[in-house]
Amino acid sequence: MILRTANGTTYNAYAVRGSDGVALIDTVKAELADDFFARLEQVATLDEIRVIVLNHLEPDHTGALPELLRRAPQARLIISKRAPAMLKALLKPTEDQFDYELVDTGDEISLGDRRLRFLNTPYLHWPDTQCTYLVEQQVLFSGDVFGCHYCDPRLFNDRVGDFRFSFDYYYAHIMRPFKAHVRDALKLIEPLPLKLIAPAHGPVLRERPRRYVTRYRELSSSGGSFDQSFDQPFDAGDQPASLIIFYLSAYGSTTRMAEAVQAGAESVPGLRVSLYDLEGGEIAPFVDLIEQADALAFGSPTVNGDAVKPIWDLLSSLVGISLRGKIGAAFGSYGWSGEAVPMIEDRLRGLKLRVPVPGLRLKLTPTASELDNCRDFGRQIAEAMTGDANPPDTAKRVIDFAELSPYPEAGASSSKLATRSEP
Ligand SMILES: Cc1cc2nc3c(=O)[nH]c(=O)nc-3n(C[C@H](O)[C@H](O)[C@H](O)COP(=O)(O)O)c2cc1C
Repeated sequence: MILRTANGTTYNAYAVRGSDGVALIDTVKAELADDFFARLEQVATLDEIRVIVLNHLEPDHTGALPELLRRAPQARLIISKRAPAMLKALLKPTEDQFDYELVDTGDEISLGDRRLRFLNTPYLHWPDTQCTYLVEQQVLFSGDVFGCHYCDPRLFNDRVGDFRFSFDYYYAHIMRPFKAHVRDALKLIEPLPLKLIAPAHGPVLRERPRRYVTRYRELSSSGGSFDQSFDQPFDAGDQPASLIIFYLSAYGSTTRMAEAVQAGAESVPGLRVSLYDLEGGEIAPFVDLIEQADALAFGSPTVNGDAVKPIWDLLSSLVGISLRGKIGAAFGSYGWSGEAVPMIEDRLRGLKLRVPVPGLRLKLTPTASELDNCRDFGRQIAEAMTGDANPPDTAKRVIDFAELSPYPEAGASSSKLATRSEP
C-alpha cells in the first residue's frame, strides 16, 4: 500500500461512442479485468472498439490491456510520445504483437461525429501522462489528474459524500512533487470549455468541474503545503447540510448497519451524507470535515467492553474545534454486552453534541428487519437535522443487551438508554 485511503478507490475506464465506432479510454488493474470486460459488454461489443487510448501506462490503468488487445485486435492503440519505452517494458515479452500510434498536444482522432483531442501533460504523475479531450461534448478524460482515492457508488461529485479532503490528499501525495508540471498542464487545460471532468480515480466531476481546475491552480501556485490546504478548504459552493457517518467493523455487521443508516438518511432530501470506514484512513483530514459537518454518527462493534480504538482516536482529536450544537449519534453490533454505543453517546454529550436519536445496537448479524431499523435510525438523524423529526419509536429499535452483561456500568448505561428511549 502506498497511500492509505478511507474508502478504498476506483479505477475508472471510459467508453466513448461515436458514429464511426467506440473509443475506450484506459483500462483497469489486472485483478479487475473480469469485471472490466463484464461492464464493457454492457455498453459496447468488442468488434465496435476502434480506438484504445492510454492516458498513462501505470499498471492500475493498463493491467487489462494485453487481454483487451487480444479480444479487440482491430483497435488502434493510442499513446503519448513518451510512452513507447514504457509500453515495451509493460507488455514484455509480447510487445512486438501490438502496433501503436503516438499523439501530441493538439492531435485529434475522429470517431465520426465526435473528436478526441490530446493534451501532452507529462509527469502527472508518470512521465508519459496525457489528457484526452472530447471536443464536442467538452469532456476532459484527465487520467490521474483531478483524481482521488475515494470510492462511492453514487459516482458523481454532486451525489457522493464530501471528498474534498481526498482530493487534496491525492494532490499532496501524488501531484505535488511535480508542481511545475501541474502548472504547465493547467496552461493547456484552463482555456478548455469544460462540462465534465472524468478522472481515472474517484468521483466523476460534473457539477462545477472548473473548481477542481482552480483548486489545482491554488495548490500548485501557493506554498501549497498539505496542512495549509486544510486550513483553507476549497470552495465547494453552497453545501447542503452534511451528515458524516464513521464506522469500523471486524466482521461486517457494523458495516451493514452503517450502509443502512446511510441509505435511511439519504431518503431525506437536501442532505449530503458521507460514509467513512476508519479502517484505512488517517484521522487528521477528518477533523476538518467534522468541523464543517452538521451531524456525526459513529458505528463501532463492542470489543472487550469498549468501542474500538480508531473511534476513540477520532473523538479525542477534536479538541480545539467547536462541536456545540452539532447532532451526534452512535450505533453498532455487539455479541453479549454492547458497551460501545452508550460509551460513544456519553462521549458525544461530553463534547457538547446533541444526541436526539437514541443509540442503535444489534446483536451479531443484522436481520432484514434490523436493517430496516437502521434505515429508520438514519432517517431520524436526517430529520433531526432538517427539523422534521417525529418522536422516535425507539422501543422498536433498542435491543436489550443488559441481561448478559458482565459490566455493571454498561448495564446501567443501557437501561438509562432504554428509559430515555421511551416515547
Ligand atoms: C476480540 C473480541 C472481543 C469482543 N468483546 C465483546 C464484548 O466485550 N462485548 C460484546 O458485546 N461483544 C464483544 N465482541 C463481539 C462483537 O461485538 C461482535 O462479534 C460484533 O458483531 C462484531 O461486529 P462487526 O461484525 O461489526 O465487527 C467481541 C468480539 C471480539 C472479536
